[in-house]
Amino acid sequence: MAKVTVKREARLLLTVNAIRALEARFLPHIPLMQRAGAALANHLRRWAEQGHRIVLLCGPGNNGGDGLVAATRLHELGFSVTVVALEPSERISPEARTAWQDWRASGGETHNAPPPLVADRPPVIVDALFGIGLTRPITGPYREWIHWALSQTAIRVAVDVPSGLDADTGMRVGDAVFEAHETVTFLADKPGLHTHDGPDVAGVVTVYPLGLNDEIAAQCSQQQYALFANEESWDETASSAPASAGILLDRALFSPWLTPRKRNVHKGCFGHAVIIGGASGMHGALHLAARSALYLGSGKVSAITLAKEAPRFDPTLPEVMWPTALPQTVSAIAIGPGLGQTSDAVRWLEEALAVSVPLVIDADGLNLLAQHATLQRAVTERRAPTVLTPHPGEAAQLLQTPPREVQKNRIAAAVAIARRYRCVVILKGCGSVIATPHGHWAINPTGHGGMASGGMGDTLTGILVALLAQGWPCVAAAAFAAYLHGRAAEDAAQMEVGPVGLTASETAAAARRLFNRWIADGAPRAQPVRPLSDTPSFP
Ligand SMILES: NC(=O)C1=CN([C@@H]2O[C@H](COP(=O)(O)OP(=O)(O)OC[C@H]3O[C@@H](n4cnc5c(N)ncnc54)[C@H](OP(=O)(O)O)[C@@H]3O)[C@@H](O)[C@H]2O)[C@@H](O)CC1
Ligand SMILES: [K+]
Repeated sequence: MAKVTVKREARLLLTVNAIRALEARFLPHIPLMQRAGAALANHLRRWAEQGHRIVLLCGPGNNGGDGLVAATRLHELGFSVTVVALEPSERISPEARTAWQDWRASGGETHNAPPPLVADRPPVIVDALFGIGLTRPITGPYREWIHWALSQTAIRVAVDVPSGLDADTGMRVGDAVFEAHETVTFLADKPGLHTHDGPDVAGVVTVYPLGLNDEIAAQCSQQQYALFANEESWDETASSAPASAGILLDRALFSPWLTPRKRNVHKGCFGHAVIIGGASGMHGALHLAARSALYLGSGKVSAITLAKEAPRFDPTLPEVMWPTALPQTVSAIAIGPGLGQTSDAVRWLEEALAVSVPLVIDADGLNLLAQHATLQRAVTERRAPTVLTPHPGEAAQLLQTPPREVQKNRIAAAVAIARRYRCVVILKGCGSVIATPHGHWAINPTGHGGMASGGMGDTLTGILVALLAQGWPCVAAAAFAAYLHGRAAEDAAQMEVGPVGLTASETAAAARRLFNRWIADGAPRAQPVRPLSDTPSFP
């Protein structure tokens, strides 16, 4: 069976509803549990071969069934396997019943509580308690087993979804959550493994499509198409709910736009990005955004500062122009970094909204938008694309809901903002969600905790407005900006710049480096021409 290893390669994210729809189509003709258990056994085998004891915690549903199928296979191969499970109820599925029968027939032993573990090597504790069928906080013995697993020195592997994690939202459900080093997931990847608490709980994710590779690949390309292709048609009535499938961002998605520059070009070919913000005491935010826009290749960058006392020239950024009014030749505008919430700020936002070029609204620009109905009307009536880049607190204001409601379902919140304001949204935070008014969405897997520092959002805004100024389509620009921003932070950390203490300025420099490297990597190379002196002489 073909194996797809993700963090970066497998890109389809299916919600529980979408997985259930697949299940209904393929069961009982395709023995999904047998395939899942076989894939899991194969995955665990390398540890068994190295002498690690395999302990499987098996739950009452089909997630437990997957664990039992794997246990049976490993046991039959002669490996030492410990199964911890309660007696199955009458209501178990036919597939799980077969898995139980096979496990018993193989002569395997079942414990009703985790046994003491004494071994030279750390055991592998496998969580096959609950998967996509989790409906409530875990209590009773299963809760105790999870706490026991967390207290052991062990390699922790979750099956399909770590128990206690919501597969759709990445929310912890209750206080018993199996924090895994890795998660082996079936059919397709799940959004909850990549946003909110998901990345911390799931660890490294490996996807086994269980032989349905073509089906999954077809759905994946449909989702990619839907995400990037509907920009032209936002006037049409949007669907009311988030799509049941999305994609996990990956560099390969952006290769159409990562092309080298021609040589016969001038600065006018790469747009003019204008950034508005930098009120008194918040000049740094504007500065960071302007610098990032320069680094990402905007032909010209202008910064409009709201601070009356600010000089009209910044010696640390001599390439940036500091006009007092919007220039005639603007290609894209970003408003918000250090903008403040004064009447002056409102006036600038009104002005920016009225210009028919791509517009990024960030930070205080979002706070103002949330407060003023006239601005909200103006944003929904814009003909040119708009990108909103809220963090969860700003998203909550835009939706007039508490921040925890946003975090409870980040995909739904991002789509709700996109629909309400008829714009593209980057909902920031762990696993940023990119959403469109049509309900299409993607999750960005890049980045790390070192990015939780002042100025990172301003850098993202600068990257994004530079891409828009250079003519990137809006959704692609938003998705790529988020992806590149996170990868830049990862790249910096690999060079021992962070993760802790990584600054927004360093992230901008790393983004420039990566952007150019990726363009160079994708560029076709001419064959070197043999020098004339080597040319054989004719007789
Ligand atoms: N879909 C596919 O194509 C494939 C699916 N496969 C596998 O099946 C898994 C889904 O199986 P599933 O539907 O049986 O759900 P699962 O997660 O085992 O739990 C449900 C059980 O737990 C119960 N329950 C729930 N919460 C509880 C709690 N807090 N505390 C206590 N009980 C709780 C709930 O009962 P109830 O809510 O009725 O009380 C029910 O009995 C999926 O993740 C994957 O591993 C693979 O085999 C191959 C392909
Ligand atoms: K699990």
